[in-house]
Amino acid sequence: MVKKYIMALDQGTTSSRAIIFNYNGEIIQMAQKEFTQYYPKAGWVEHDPMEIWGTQSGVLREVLETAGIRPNEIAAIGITNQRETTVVWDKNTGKPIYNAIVWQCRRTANICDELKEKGLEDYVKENTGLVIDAYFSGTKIKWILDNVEGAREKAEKGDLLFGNIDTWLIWNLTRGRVHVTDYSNASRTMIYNIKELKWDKKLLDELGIPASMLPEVRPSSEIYGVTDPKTLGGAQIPIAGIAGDQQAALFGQACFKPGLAKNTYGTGCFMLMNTGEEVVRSKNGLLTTIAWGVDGKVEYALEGSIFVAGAVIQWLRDELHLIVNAKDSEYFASQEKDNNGVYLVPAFVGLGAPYWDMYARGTIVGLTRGANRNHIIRAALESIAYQTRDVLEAMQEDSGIQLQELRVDGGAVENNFLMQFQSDILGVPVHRPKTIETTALGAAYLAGLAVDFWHDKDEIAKRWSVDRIFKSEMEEIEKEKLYNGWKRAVERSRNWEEE
Ligand SMILES: Nc1ncnc2c1ncn2[C@@H]1O[C@H](COP(=O)(O)OP(=O)(O)O)[C@@H](O)[C@H]1O
Ligand SMILES: O=P(O)(O)OC[C@H](O)CO
Repeated sequence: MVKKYIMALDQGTTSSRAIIFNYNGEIIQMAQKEFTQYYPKAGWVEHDPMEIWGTQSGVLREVLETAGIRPNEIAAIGITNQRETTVVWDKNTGKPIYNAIVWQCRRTANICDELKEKGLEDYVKENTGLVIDAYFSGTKIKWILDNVEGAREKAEKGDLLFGNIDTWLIWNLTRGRVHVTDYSNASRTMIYNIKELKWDKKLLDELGIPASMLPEVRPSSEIYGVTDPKTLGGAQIPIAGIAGDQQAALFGQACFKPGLAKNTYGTGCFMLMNTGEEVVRSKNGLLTTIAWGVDGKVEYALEGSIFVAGAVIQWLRDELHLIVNAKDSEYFASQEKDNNGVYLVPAFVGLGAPYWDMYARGTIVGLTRGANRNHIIRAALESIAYQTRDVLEAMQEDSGIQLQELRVDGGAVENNFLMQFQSDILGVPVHRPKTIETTALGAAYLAGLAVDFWHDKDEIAKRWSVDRIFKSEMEEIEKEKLYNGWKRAVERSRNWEEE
């Protein structure tokens, strides 16, 4: 049987997707399913790991069926995932002992404050590349061990396993035979030493996390195991690629050379710049992260993580009912000639880069009697672009590189208003590629490289092609006036929540 396809499983914050790609990197078929978001308390966010596995395995089967493709025509599966989200399960039963604590969840802010009080900020930055924040997995694991009855004893006996979503999916796909992750995901846990490439003993001790819970950390492109025959009607497909979704998008955008950057507009917004084998330390609130381990070497990236981007559009739709579909936001925003002085800071779960304020909360400022629904919708879209500028400025400063182009992807880049405003407010051309499912494509490439479906990165880079370039059209004075208003609005949102 000729193996003609690669499948990517893209487990995102709001949906599970399975996509089949051909050799040209074109999408043959895609299946997608949304799943439940749980908000048990203000600032808390959870997912049900069984629902994640159920939707992911469901779309895996569905995409094969709709495409009329047999499992043994798939050369390999690549996994990409929402990062940091933490699952702890009992290795004897395979059942999670608590819901997945999602990357956006703020419940461990106080644990982070304690770590800061102990003076660990420099240590964490130096060794993990991260800032101390509730965003990352380490404090989420501690919370589960401290708060679920009997968890710590079980963990100490070696009965519990931890994994981010990649690890959880692979554990289930292999029916408990394989407990692994890759460098890119490990670098988001705040317990992984990105220079020495091993779990950090001091931080594990500090958080009381037994090493026996942790997955083995492997390169991003190699065969980790095969799917259990019972999952896919007897087929045993190699699982051959893993990367956190933002690093996968960097790979899918063919940002293989130092200085190339992409920005992904999904639930949040994540700008990553390849820094090659060099570990660049940020002085401006960015993270240092592992991009991938491929071809026997580990490469790094600078990252600006924005917690709420497309999610602010979902909020307009689901909570304020100002729009029916995310797409409508483009139409309504374009009805107005400007924002009429209205700014919306979507700090619903605090602010990430470059502010790192766990206690910031959302705010709308500049309202007058003339402010209408369209202005609020427009302000929501504009907030995505302003947050990106905050991050781009930090990135240019840290890397000493002035970006010549910004490659974009993710669900919200379909919005032409947003893309044009983005280019205007950055003063940098925005390049939207033909395939905006770059995250899944990156995972497919990583898996394909491991099984020789594609042979090297040059072969991949040749496939990247642009759909549309948005060029900056705004006058300098206007741009700076608007951005200055944004900075003032951000100040109003900061340090709001009181513990
Ligand atoms: N046309 C659009 N304009 C603005 N936002 C959009 C548009 N289409 C989708 N979005 C937003 O993009 C996000 C979905 O993008 P996606 O890449 O699927 O996200 P994720 O991988 O985080 O689940 C949602 O938050 C949605 O509100
Ligand atoms: O699911 P996404 O695409 O919003 O990505 C989430 C990020 O990986 C969080 O760090």
